Amino acid sequence: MIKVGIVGGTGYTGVELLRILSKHTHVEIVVVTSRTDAGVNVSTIYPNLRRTINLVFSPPDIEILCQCDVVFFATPNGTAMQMAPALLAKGVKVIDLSADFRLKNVAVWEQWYEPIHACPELVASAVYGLPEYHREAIANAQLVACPGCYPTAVQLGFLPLLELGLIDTHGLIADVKSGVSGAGRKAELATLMSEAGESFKAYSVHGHRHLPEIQQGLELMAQQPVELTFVPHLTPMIRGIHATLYGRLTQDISLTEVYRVYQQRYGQELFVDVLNIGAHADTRNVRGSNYCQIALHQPQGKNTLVVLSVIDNLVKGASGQAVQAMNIMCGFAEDEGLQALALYP
Ligand SMILES: NC(=O)C1=CN([C@@H]2O[C@H](COP(=O)(O)OP(=O)(O)OC[C@H]3O[C@@H](n4cnc5c(N)ncnc54)[C@H](OP(=O)(O)O)[C@@H]3O)[C@@H](O)[C@H]2O)C=CC1
Ligand SMILES: CC(=O)N[C@@H](CCC(=O)OP(=O)(O)O)C(=O)O
Repeated sequence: MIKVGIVGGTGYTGVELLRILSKHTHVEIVVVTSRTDAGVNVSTIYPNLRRTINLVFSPPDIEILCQCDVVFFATPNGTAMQMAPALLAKGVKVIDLSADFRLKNVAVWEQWYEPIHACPELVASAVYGLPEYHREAIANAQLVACPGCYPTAVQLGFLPLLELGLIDTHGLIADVKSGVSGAGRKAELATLMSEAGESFKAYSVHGHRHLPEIQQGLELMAQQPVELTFVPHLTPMIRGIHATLYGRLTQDISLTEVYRVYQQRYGQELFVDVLNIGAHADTRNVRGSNYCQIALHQPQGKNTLVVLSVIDNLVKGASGQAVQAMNIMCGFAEDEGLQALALYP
């Protein structure tokens, strides 16, 4: 058994970590933090965890967290970078769900996030936690930066094409829709039911902070510069990311051949499921599960390929992927605690 701590246990990704880890056979959750709800029983705030988690939220305290083998940060951007150095110095493995360690270029991070990064010296050693691309590095990492929800769906969708140079890296398009839980649990005007319900909108069209993260990942896969247009949208659903990805094929190959490429690339992957040609990926089919489902289309047989990639933003897009990384780091079965199937309907 390993001892696990969660900083930010009252947020949506925090409670999702609690739900997943409560069924993990090698994990004992020893500390879960909240500043606002310190002293309150977890199941008082989250009755769905009654009879499963018997813990009280405590304030984030480095001394206590240092007693853990693994600490997850399910906190807003800018928090993990303040606390991670002390934990890492004590040999604790840190898995950060925020963006603090995702971007390799600190100047770019400071352009999109906060004016000054608190520990730029740690950025180079952080491993980007996308198991399907960085599995070996994750296994040896002490600090993992979990990918954002949009970046997970987009990178998994484009990966097989970019690795083999099958798609023109100029003019890639990622048209992506998210459920409102992607914005977290904090009260916000834009996520009120009367604002987000029965409506649908694009936002941050001029530039979203996931753009540099996605671009960094795609360029690594392609080994060349990538030109990407990324437009996020808010949909009136709670969970789910649906990415519609467009790119022009560089070779005259059939959809069947592209399908074989995806099958080959993801055939051994536990959590990437390539659907039959012509299928439509549906966020409903991954809701609550750690799966990414991918569907391939070539409308009217033209040169443009359309890839549909769906995940649950709170599972494969956040807490599930974080547990997947922990399993790899600790030598557990990669799907331990992650076997839950999607809820239907
Ligand atoms: N929601 C999603 O779909 C996804 C989220 N992420 C990322 O995961 C992280 C968490 O997101 P989410 O769960 O949605 O966020 P929430 O806003 O729902 O929760 C944030 C949590 O962090 C705690 N917290 C806030 N500030 C601090 C602080 N300074 N020190 C310690 N704890 C703090 C809060 O509790 P309290 O204030 O009581 O301490 C709360 O428990 C974010 O970085 C987000 O970008 C990544 C992928 C997907
Ligand atoms: C719907 C919605 O608001 N989504 C969030 C997704 C960001 C997120 O969670 O990502 P980080 O981990 O990079 O902060 C947003 O657009 O800000």
